[in-house]
Amino acid sequence: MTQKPVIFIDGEAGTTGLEIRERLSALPVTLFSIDPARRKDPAARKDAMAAADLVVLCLPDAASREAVQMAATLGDAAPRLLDASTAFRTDAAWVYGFPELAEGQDRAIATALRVSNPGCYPTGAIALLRPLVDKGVLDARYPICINAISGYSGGGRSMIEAHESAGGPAFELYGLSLEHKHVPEIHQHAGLGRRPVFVPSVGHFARGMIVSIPLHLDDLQGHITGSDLHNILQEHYAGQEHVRVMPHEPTLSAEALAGSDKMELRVHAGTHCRQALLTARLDNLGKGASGAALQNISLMLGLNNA
Ligand SMILES: NC(=O)C1=CN([C@@H]2O[C@H](COP(=O)(O)OP(=O)(O)OC[C@H]3O[C@@H](n4cnc5c(N)ncnc54)[C@H](OP(=O)(O)O)[C@@H]3O)[C@@H](O)[C@H]2O)C=CC1
Ligand SMILES: CC(=O)N[C@@H](CCC(=O)OP(=O)(O)O)C(=O)O
Repeated sequence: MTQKPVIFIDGEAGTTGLEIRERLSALPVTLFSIDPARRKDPAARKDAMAAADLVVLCLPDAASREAVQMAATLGDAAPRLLDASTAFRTDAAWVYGFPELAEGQDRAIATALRVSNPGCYPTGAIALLRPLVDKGVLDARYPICINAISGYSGGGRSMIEAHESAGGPAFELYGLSLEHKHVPEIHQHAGLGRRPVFVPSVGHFARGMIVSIPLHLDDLQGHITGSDLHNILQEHYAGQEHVRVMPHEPTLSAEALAGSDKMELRVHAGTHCRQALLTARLDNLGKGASGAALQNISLMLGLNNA
């Protein structure tokens, strides 16, 4: 009998860690946990890392950087790493954990030592933009503006507590310095040649997300229509289990995919105007975090081939 791979989730009690832990119960893996009282104890965490084949980091950025240094001190016994934080998503030494990004990305993830799990907002934005840039219809220098709304679970434990105890604002724009931590990640992995404007917002609902990107069709390459954009996305994501290209709908609720690991992409185009709106709908904690983590864990450990 072959042994099951061992996984340690550093930050297992947090929002993302708990979700990943729950989903792991369906996989043929052994979960290595440490006594909750010692969950921030460096010695206990290092022992857990040494016992694991794969460590999933579900920590704030600074703690994630420390954890990566800690794993490196194990030398040949260092485990493979999947990081859920923002810390390494634009680092060339890490493989970006978006299997549907481009041809061969799933194979790169499968063999990587270090994989960064994509951000929730970047998952939607990159999924919409990258195939259009790669196909040459969207010039990399196009002035992209991205609007997005997230459920409050996107802000982790502190935002969840704020919304669930005091009742947070119904709707709030934030990141208004225009320097949100996800901008470099979107810029790089969408293949853009110009920094996008990104305006996130949060609503008084637990989970769910819509990312939307308006386009002027006359400023794309060639006489492109909304259905051309739809067809490019459909062709790119054909056969993918987690990403679906859907027909236009007149209204979209951000919560419709709460609890799911799927993402829906749409192209909404005016009948009488040369304008389009690209939308991605997902669960910020599903395809935007733990659903993607599960895809990456399965690829890294070859669980799909078992
Ligand atoms: N929520 C979301 O939608 C998404 C979050 N992420 C990313 O996942 C990571 C975790 O976020 P999230 O789960 O939301 O955050 P939470 O605040 O819910 O959880 C973070 C966990 O890490 C623990 N922790 C903090 N510092 C240390 C340390 N030095 N050693 C061990 N454990 C520590 C915290 O413990 P304590 O609470 O006691 O401090 C907590 O249990 C972040 O980097 C975030 O960017 C990624 C995608 C989406
Ligand atoms: C509503 C809210 O606050 N959302 C978080 C994004 C969620 C998160 O932490 O993002 P990643 O881990 O995916 O990078 C934020 O804007 O910072």
